[in-house]
Amino acid sequence: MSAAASLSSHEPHLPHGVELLRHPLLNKATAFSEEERDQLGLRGLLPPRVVNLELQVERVLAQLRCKSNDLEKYIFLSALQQRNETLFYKLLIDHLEETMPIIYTPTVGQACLEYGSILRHPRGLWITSNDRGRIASVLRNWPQTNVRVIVVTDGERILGLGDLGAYGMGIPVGKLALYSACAGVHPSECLPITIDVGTENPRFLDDPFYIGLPQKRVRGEAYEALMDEFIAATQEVFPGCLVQFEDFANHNAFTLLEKWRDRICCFNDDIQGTAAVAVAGLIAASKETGKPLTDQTVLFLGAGEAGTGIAGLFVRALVEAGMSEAEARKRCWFVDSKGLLVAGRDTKLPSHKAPYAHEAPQAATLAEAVERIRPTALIGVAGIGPAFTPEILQRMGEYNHRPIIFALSNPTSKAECTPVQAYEATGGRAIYASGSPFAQVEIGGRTFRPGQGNNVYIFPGVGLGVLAANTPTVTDTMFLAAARALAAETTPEDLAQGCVYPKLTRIREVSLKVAQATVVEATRLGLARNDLGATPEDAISALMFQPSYPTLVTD
Ligand SMILES: O=C([O-])CC(=O)C(=O)O
Ligand SMILES: [Mg+2]
Repeated sequence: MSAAASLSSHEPHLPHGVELLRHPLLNKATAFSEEERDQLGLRGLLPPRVVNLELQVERVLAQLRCKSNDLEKYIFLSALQQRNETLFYKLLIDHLEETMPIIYTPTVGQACLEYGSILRHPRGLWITSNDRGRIASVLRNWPQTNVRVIVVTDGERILGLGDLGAYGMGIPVGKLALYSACAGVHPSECLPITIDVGTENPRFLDDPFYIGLPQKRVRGEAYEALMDEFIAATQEVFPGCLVQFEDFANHNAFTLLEKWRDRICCFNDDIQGTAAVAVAGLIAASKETGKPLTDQTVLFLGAGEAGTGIAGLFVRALVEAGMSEAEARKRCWFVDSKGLLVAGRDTKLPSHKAPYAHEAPQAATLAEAVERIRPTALIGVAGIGPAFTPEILQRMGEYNHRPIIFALSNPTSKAECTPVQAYEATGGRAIYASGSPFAQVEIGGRTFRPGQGNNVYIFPGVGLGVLAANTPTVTDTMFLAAARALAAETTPEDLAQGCVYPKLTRIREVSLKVAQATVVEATRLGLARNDLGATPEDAISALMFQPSYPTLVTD
């Protein structure tokens, strides 16, 4: 939707004067024309020179580059988002490779750690365990009435950084900025929410400056009742809105998804979004190695949301390729905190792990497990930092001509290995991807461009597709379709540089393809309540928000 369209439909009353300058969706700052300054009570409130959006982008970019560190850049961009969203999104879209690592991983991780001291102007809604019985009225305090997508966290597992309680808000805020920047969902339709039920983080509980509820987490029935009320309230206040669960700890993540996935339009990004991006990476890597997907064996480090989510979607892809489900599951192996997951190892396994406890001898360490399983792909999703040692990487290189090494934990400090480590240990043969961005690498006269295997390639596009088709639910088959669409966007040039993902600079185009695949799958399933016609791509593209200034007055 264009800014002009949103203006007429969402802003029946056009504010004047200072009120207009304080309205981030309408503010143009120095780009208000002479006529607008006259007719909208702005004369004298702005410096005289009238400039255009392009020049404003150059100016804020120069200011951004002057900041002494990334956290300062984050603070600067947050302030820009707060005062002029058109300029914020234009800057993001035109300079995504430079700005995404600031508003998203890795800097957003640092921002969350220090959220209490960097927060200048609160963004999003905090809903707490004290809000039982009044959640719908809290949602009604949000100034926009046209919300179509909510990203919600309870802050218990923020990236690989653990329990950050109310400071987790940086994640929904960042994810939703990417909905608008990468897939053109209108900013006014996006609502970031943090459910604050307390924190187990001792650093915060002892800190008088902590901004969240200073209490241990509410758990059990009280937590469930709060979340039930929350979900019901989202559908009451914003009927049919998409709810993206983000960075919940394992138990709640799986429970919430199972409870709601067939009842409302929702998905869990860490389980399903990460799964799709990783499976897309495996599909593209298979093309590059010449080894079909059905010949791949994956060893995961970490058996939580991301690991078992990826395995589940990988199994689905193998089954579609003709393999039996039991056989497909045996292509997935897990190392968790107790070593290799094998049958009989645990008295009681959570249901997400149980399908992958295969009959095999124990292995205590990742290194032993690599020797035993001899996987074609090693995927790190444990959030424990550097765990793919040079020895492990060398072994992968001995067993495979082109070993697949995905170090997907975020932020950068939690990556299982760096691209340099992967390439050096394998003589440049590794097919490497990471969750957080790494610069390109020169080794032995060759340039490698490591791919960013991050769910940003998936959730904005799937979200856009789901909103465009107005589906009542989101299915795993939509994520598999999204993964295939993403893999199809990786070009031979990308692969030649060692990159299994398309360039980030193409993200809007790629998100559109992902959205289209989502819509086609929704239509196939009879879940598309909007008919987007024979060429959904054009219809979806027409819905995408482009940051530009509407003319606010007639001359
Ligand atoms: O936020 C990211 O960069 C990817 C993600 O969902 C996570 O690590 O939890
Ligand atoms: Mg996440």
